[in-house]
Amino acid sequence: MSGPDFGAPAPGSQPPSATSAPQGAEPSAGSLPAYPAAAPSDPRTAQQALALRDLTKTFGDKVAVDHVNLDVPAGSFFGLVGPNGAGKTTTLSMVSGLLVPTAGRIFVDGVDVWADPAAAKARMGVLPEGLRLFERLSGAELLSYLGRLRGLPADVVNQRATSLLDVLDLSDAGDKLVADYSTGMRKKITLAAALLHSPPLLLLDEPLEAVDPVSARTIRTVLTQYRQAGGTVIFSSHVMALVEELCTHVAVMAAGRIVAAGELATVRGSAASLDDAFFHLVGGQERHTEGLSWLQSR
Ligand SMILES: Nc1ncnc2c1ncn2[C@@H]1O[C@H](COP(=O)(O)OP(=O)(O)OP(=O)(O)O)[C@@H](O)[C@H]1O
Repeated sequence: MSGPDFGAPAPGSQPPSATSAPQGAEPSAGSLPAYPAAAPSDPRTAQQALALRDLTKTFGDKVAVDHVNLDVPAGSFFGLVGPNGAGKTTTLSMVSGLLVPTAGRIFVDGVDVWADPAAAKARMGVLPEGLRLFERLSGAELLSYLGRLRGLPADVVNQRATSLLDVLDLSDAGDKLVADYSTGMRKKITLAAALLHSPPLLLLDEPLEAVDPVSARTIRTVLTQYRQAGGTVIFSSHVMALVEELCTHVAVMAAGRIVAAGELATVRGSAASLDDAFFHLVGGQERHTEGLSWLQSR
């Protein structure tokens, strides 16, 4: 198996540093650390792969993302977690340029996403929720098209596409139409497209959902290698064990707000696991299941 060529280290890559992310959040529960109240750092420095400032999105009366401030250190593996409907996808969609913010600013590698979208998008690879692909292209054609669209020379695209298809176990499906791909295969070909131009930042919405365990292991290795080469990975997930395994940093969202963010160990605090910390931070409650007693009546 040949490894993907991630090219030169990402511009502005730095070792992870403490994440400051001031926010008027509710106090954290129990023995967990209080949410950091540091002053916002300069969003244009090279130390921040991503900086959000007062980022807000409303849909009618619904405030999906509520004045979010967040700094993602360059070189970090950053997990974005939160209950269903917390605002993770809405946040990532605004960062990737798919959704117009109602208010606030977003800086990728110091570039204002909505002031200079082309420059910002050149710095990102995106695996969005609700994948929309060119269904009538084969996987290989899709990568070739997207690589050329990114301005890469044809021979570089071909070489990288071949490596990525091989590593992600899609070589045999390279000539198959994307329309005929399974859910997991679609996720993998989109991840390949996100990696193709070796961007300094990867934004991945639930990257391992629907991916088989062998491919999931490969993707974890690829992402770890990418980060070791200087890249920054931001991904949303509901799988706390995965976040604990991979992430250097984590942000917990609830009801459109960041309720905790920072280095993984700091956010976990004295809780036994990130899962326990998450439960307390988002005000989780055990559900009473007596009403389902009919399930045992057979
Ligand atoms: N296009 C839309 N129109 C109206 N409301 C929306 C729209 N998109 C998202 N929302 C609402 O915004 C809130 C945040 O949704 P979002 O998809 O960002 O949450 P999430 O944290 O990604 O959830 P999940 O973990 O379930 O994927 C939800 O209440 C959702 O119903």
